[in-house]
Parts: sequence; structure tokens; C-alpha cells
Amino acid sequence: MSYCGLSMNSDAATGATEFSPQVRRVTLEKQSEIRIQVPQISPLKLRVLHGKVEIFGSELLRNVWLTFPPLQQFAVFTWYGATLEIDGVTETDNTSVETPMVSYLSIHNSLQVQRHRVTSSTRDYVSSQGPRVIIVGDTDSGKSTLAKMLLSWAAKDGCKPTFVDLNIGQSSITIPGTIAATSVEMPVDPVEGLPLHKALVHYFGHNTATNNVRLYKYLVEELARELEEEFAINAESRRSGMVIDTMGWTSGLGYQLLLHAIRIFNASLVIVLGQETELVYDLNKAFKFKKNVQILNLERSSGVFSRLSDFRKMLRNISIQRYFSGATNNLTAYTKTAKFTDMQVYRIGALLEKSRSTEPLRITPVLIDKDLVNTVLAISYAKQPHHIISSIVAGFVYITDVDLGEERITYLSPSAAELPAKIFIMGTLTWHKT
Ligand SMILES: Nc1ncnc2c1ncn2[C@@H]1O[C@H](COP(=O)(O)OP(=O)(O)OP(=O)(O)O)[C@@H](O)[C@H]1O
Repeated sequence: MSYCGLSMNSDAATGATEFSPQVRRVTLEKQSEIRIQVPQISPLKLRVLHGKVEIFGSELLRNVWLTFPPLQQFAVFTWYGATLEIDGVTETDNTSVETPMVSYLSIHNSLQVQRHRVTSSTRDYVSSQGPRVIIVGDTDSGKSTLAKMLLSWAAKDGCKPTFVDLNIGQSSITIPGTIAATSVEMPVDPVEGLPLHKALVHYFGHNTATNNVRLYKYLVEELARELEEEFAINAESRRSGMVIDTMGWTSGLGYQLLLHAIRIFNASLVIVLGQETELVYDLNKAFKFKKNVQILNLERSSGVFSRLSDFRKMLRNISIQRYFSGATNNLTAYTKTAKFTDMQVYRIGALLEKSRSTEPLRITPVLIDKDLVNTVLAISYAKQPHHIISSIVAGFVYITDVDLGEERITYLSPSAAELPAKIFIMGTLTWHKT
């Protein structure tokens, strides 16, 4: 049933048929999935021959080959049975009927009921708020995956939920080190991911919150304020609500940051993924007297891949590569130059590594020299340096060379246009282009 608009149907598409000796057919029985990791050396092609399948909530068109880039990990799930063709080698693949999809879908259905109630209730600001779901749990518990499912199913039903990504280590909207949000109006593309053009992006600049906890909290608060402003004027976004993805850091300071996010975004439902008895206990205790916050513990899918630190590092690199060159190397990155006077680079937080607690929000100018090579800089919309922390960013550049003699900087940009602003933010994020 659709509460926010029309449902979509994917029956009619056709695509070119290509066969290679590596093409194999896979039959999936009802409520089962094939879990795949694409190898590092080559992409993988896949198409649906019969039946309906989805990748993390996004239904695939029948008979259309999709190309998945190296290292992508995903599951193709079917509710009623399906046949697929896979062209290429997989690093791993296995099918399973043991999935938590029924419980995940039932969460979606109850969120739709809440959205429906909001739609048919009075129009005042408080009673017209849709559900705000925050997903918490350990690293590799499937948080981002569940977020994608809830977003895609809601978008398929015609809603426009807002995705909030607080996971600076493995960001889903754009490059790592960002705190961002975007309205999701279409099911999430299984290859391209989330659209970036309407996103509100703040640059934290580090892939771990411990580098500057005060700044992390400040940016979370800033983003929440911006979304409240948007919700105040956009009834459709307001009633569709939010799905918030978090870092997989749930103890000590990480737990405090989760509490902070739950409160700042006024979450109505906290989904704890995995066997997190202590976390569930602590959250229930913390929100005992808040009847408008529900805590729910859901099973982690056994299909979620566990990613070691080197693999995570590689994924961060790939995420930056995707920003400049597209998911399947389908975009052009432009090499350009700028004069030293065209770029003012700043850091947030004084002497981060040595004195983490002192002046975490101080804006310090960075001398332009060879140390900038290999760094990723955010282009800030700030008009003045002191507005940097409260401003979103326009995008990112990657510094490839600094010519001290000619006073020129060479950088890579995803756009051929001139730089949209002069103020840049530097963090600790680097990229080793391959
Ligand atoms: N059922 C599944 N089958 C195959 N792969 C899956 C499945 N569920 C999740 N994955 C993959 O497992 C990896 C980890 O999942 P996900 O990113 O959702 O975890 P997470 O809890 O958000 O991790 P982190 O907090 O560390 O960023 C991802 O590459 C995801 O695509």
C-alpha cells in the first residue's frame, strides 16, 4: 500500500543481451538472497531474467545488465523467487534463506502507518512530524544497509525521507569525513548510490571523531538546525521524516555521541542492530521517561561483510575516487591550476594532534606549501573565515602539486568550471590516487 504517493513498477524494461563463457544462471527461491563480493581485479555484471528482485530495497529492472564496480558487496534478494544471470568472477558468493528481511520490512510498514497518520492528521508543526529513525550498532552490523532499505522502500511508496549520514568513517552520501543529509526521492541506485546534487554537506575533515569531538558535535547540531529549518517550510519532507545512520562506535565517548545525536535530531525510533544487550539496556535506561523515544533491537543479517581496517582504508580511497571519477569510472575529473592568491586554506581546531582539547573550533590559516600535496580540501561556501564551521561545502578538490616558484597549485576537480569560492578547509584526509 502507498501512503505518500504512487508505487513504481519495473516490469517493462529490456536491455542488450551479451554472453560470455563466464555467464551463469542463478535461481533464487522465495525470501532468499545471493550475497556477492565483486573481486578487486574486475567489475561484475548481473541481470534479472525472471521474477522481482531488489538490492537493499531498490528493485532491479528486468533484463537490464548492471555493472558493479570492484570490491562492491551486496545482496540480491527476492520475495517470491527469481532467476538471475551473472557475468564475471565473484570474490565470494553464496545464497541464503536466513535473512532478517521480514522484520526489516515490518519496520518499514509501521513507519508508513505513522507517515499516513501524520498525513491525515492536523497540519500543525508538531503533529505533522513523520518518524525519525536512528540506526545504531557495532561496525559492520548492517546500519547503512538497513538505512538504504528503509529509504528505498519509503521512496518507492512516494515518500521523500531525509537521509542523515553521521558515519564519517564510511560515508554513504559523499566522501569520508563528512556529515551530510539529502532528501531521497527515488530508491537508492544499487551502483551509483545516493544523489549528491541536493545534499547538505559539512566537512569534518577526519575519519574518526576523536580527532575533534567538539567540532563533530557542533557540525551535527548545525546540520540538525538546517534540517529543522527545511522541515518548517517543507511539509512533504517533514511528514516523511528522517533515517539517520551513525558511526559503529557504541561505547564510552561513542555512546555519548549517539545520545547526543538521538537528542539533537529528536529521534522517535532508535534501532539497535545486532546482539547489543548492554547498549539496549543503557538506551532504555537513558530514555525511560521519554515516551516519545522507542528503542528496538533487531537482528543483524548474517550476510553483512566484516571489513578489516585495511579494507576500510581501501574503501575510503575508493569513495574519494568515485567522487572524482564516478562509480564505474564514468565521469571526467579535470586537472586545473590556481594562483596561491585564489585559494585561502584553513584548518579547524588548533594543533589538533597535540592538543585535542584546546580551541577545537578555532579557524587557523594554513600556509600553502608542498604539505598540501595529496590532501583533499573542501570548498566552503563561507564568505568569511569565521563562518567556515556554520557553512556547508560546495564540493572537494584534490591537490596534486604545489609550485612554490610559480606560486601555482595544481588540483583535480570533478567540474570543468572555475572554483566557486576562495575559502578551503583542510582536515587530515588524504587520497592516494591509483
Ligand atoms: N545481506 C547482505 N549480503 C551481502 N552483503 C551485505 C549484506 N548486508 C550488508 N552487506 C554489505 O556488508 C558491508 C557492511 O554493511 P554496512 O555498511 O551496512 O554496515 P555498517 O554497520 O553500516 O558498517 P560501518 O558502521 O562499519 O560503516 C557493506 O559492504 C554492505 O554492502
